[in-house]
Amino acid sequence: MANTSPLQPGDEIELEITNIAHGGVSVARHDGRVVFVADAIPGERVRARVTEARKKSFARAVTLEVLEASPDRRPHVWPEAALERDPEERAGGAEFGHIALERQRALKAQVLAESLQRFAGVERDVTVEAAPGDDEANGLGWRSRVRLHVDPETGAVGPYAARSRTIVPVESLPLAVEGVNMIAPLDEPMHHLVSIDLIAPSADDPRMLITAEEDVARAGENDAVRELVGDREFLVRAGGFWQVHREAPEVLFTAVRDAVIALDEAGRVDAGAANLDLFGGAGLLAAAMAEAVGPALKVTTVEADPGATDDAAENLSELVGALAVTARVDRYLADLLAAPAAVRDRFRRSTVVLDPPRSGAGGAVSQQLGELAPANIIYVACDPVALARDTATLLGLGYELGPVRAFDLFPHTHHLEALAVFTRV
Ligand SMILES: C[S@@+](CC[C@H](N)C(=O)[O-])C[C@H]1O[C@@H](n2cnc3c(N)ncnc32)[C@H](O)[C@@H]1O
Repeated sequence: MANTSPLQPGDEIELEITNIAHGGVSVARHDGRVVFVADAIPGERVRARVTEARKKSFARAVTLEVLEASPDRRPHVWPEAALERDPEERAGGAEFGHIALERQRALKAQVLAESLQRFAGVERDVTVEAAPGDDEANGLGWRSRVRLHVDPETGAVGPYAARSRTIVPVESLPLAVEGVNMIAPLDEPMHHLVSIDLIAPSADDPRMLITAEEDVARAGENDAVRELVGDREFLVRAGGFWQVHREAPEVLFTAVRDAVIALDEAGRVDAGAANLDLFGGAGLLAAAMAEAVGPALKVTTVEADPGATDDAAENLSELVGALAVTARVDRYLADLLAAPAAVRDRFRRSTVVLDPPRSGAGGAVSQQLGELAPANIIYVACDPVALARDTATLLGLGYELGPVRAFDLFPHTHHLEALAVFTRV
């Protein structure tokens, strides 16, 4: 299709940055068209290079020079991702690293509030809470899991660039915990590998999982590592899911526990009902539910990865009423909905925690949940737009949105974690 845009990739333009959008980019306008601009801050005036202009309605650009800086602009925390570099060679994964931490959190809060407003018609003021220790460390040293990629030609190891799959060699990983930095092979070429996962468990030695060109699996991915949450130990497969910020397991455990306690105090929790921890991983949030209501809790974790289910069974073995099931959540819920009414009725008093991957639970799962009609749904979300869309579905199915909390568990990136409590009216 012919490009009717007056803007072309490669054009350099001056832009007034007016707002923030989902995805870590700022918003400007040029000749009436929206431009999403990387590496800027709302309130700034920048010179930017157009990187994409195929669509009539919007274009994309990347900041080359700041003409009027925000008072919240800081030297980038990662030199290899800084503005001084060619945009093609800026490392990815720290797209807010040039912004003061407080302002990063304010921008994330704004994106969450605007998403809830736009997709679900809900007005909420949210504060994005810092994780313990992050302010003191300027938001550095938190990532306990990092994936690096290997350049097939040179063997160079590094993260992808911000806007491409080019591998950017780096001297350090400032967002990562010390254990990850200790073992990161940043200056050795690693021929014949595809990627390297660096893992620094809180109660075990750091380790490296390598994926070779011919491999499907990563060496060592099924080794168990130990993670501590408070004084509770969890076994987790090295290659399985675990919350990435060193404080995230404790922050989310506590937030879910407190949300369940508040629901319990309102008389809405039934420990003996068919409670669920959906997308349950190694059972972290089922354990939080049990901490709130006691070891008699009846709860089933549902998780697609069989290794994680095995870990959940082990981690929840002290709870006699806990069951870990390997299933896709949508199929599991479809089976429940097809069950006789007497079985389905057991869910009307239950509390469901769900913590889906970034794509969110999705309309189908939210719809199924609405039909199952549990008393309470505690939704842990790492994508504000997915949460807002699923909120709209749940509100339409007879739920009320209670407290919404948000946590800065990904400093120097645009990501945030949110927790929303829904109660059946
Ligand atoms: C964000 S993690 C949450 C894990 C756990 N709640 C925790 O905090 O450690 C999402 C989990 O959902 C699992 N998952 C992804 N898609 C799934 C699906 N369709 N059905 C069941 N589990 C799924 C992933 O394997 C992963 O363990």
